[in-house]
Amino acid sequence: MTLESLVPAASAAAASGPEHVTVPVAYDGILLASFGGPEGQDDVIPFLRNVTRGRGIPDERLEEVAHHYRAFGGVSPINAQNRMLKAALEAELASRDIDLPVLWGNRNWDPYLRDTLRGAHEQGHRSLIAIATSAYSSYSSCRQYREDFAAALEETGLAGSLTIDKVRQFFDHPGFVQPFIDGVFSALEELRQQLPGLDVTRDVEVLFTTHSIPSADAERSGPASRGFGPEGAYAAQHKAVAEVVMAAATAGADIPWQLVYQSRSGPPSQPWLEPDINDAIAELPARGVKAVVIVPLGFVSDHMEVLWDLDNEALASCAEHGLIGVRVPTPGVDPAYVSGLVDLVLERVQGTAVDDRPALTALGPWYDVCRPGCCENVRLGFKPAVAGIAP
Ligand SMILES: CC1=C(CCC(=O)O)c2cc3nc(cc4[nH]c(cc5[nH]c(cc1n2)c(C)c5CCC(=O)O)c(CCC(=O)O)c4C)C(CCC(=O)O)=C3C
Ligand SMILES: [Fe+2]
Repeated sequence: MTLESLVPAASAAAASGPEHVTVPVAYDGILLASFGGPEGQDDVIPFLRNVTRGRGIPDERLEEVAHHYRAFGGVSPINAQNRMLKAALEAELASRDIDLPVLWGNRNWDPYLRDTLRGAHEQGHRSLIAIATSAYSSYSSCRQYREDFAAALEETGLAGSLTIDKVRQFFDHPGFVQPFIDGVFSALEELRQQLPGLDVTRDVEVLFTTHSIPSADAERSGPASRGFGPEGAYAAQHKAVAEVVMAAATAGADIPWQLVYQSRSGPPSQPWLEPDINDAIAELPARGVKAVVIVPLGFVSDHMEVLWDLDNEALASCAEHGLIGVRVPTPGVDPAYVSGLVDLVLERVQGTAVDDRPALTALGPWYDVCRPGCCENVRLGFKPAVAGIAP
């Protein structure tokens, strides 16, 4: 496929544009945008200062949250994951004859978004389509990326000469969901082999886990015309995807499951989404549960939250309560996920009609252009953002 035949369009996020962009757009590069993480002990505190910028948290407090990174030699797994994802995307694009380079930039660590954008513009890029490594709607997983794109364009003086659009939140895209279906299926097989006579409808509980967020952020996740209830689009999207995974992976067996949360931070006085995964695990033995399948539904790859908060803490909670625990893999560079991300770019390059876009839940396909008020943060206040309609 060649991209030359396509008309160069103005930014798909044109101020009054529709929520789905169904005209072809001649993007000239893919921006793989991620969180970033430290790569050695000396990086840890500067990285945490970046993450918590503007919130006035003293270094002594940061050292307290640094211990996960310290235990891994100061190295987050996230950058290695993104290097692998970039290479996998490049291979997938090449195999489909799609001539779009993948440029990687992070919000909180090198390579920083601003440097990636500066380099992209110097190389002649003018119109990028971003893939953020984050599947759901919330301030941290959607709007903060869009704000940081706007800030990086402003900082580099490139606002107006480089546009950044963003693929839709992909929580219910088959490429993202399939690895979880495969993972739950395999985990149940593994438990059946490990525990002969296991009755999965009685002895097993599936815990879908995601990053907790402040309840105030959850309530304001998704578009301003919300209607998703007090936990917002964030929880609604996770629950809808969990239902799809259960239906597909269990062949109709009625296995109990719930959505739980992990990695809470912030002051105890501030309400965050609950229950915490460890509290949920502690309740299970009283109900006769023997084994737990932990599904990291909120994570696209093996972040520190997966390696520490799940593989270390949550599996230890299982052991403490006499439960067998199995953790399902994250999508990582699963071929279904990688090819799904390329499909998400192509639907924008081709201007695919909404009805032809794959979505496994009734909530999708999600918006290409964020609605006014989408995923606002009431604590941090209004900041300009790309790829959305201003209020
Ligand atoms: C929803 C969500 C995602 C998923 C979406 C996405 O992927 O973007 C995510 C990802 C990540 N969060 C990460 C790390 C951190 N998050 C922090 C703080 C926070 N995260 C929050 C939410 C989320 N975070 C929130 C509401 C806060 C409190 C700040 C506030 O009050 O607004 C802090 C500060 C220390 C602390 O507070 O614990 C750190 C170090 C890493 C890197 C991990 C690695 O190195 O592998 C990744 C991928
Ligand atoms: Fe976080």
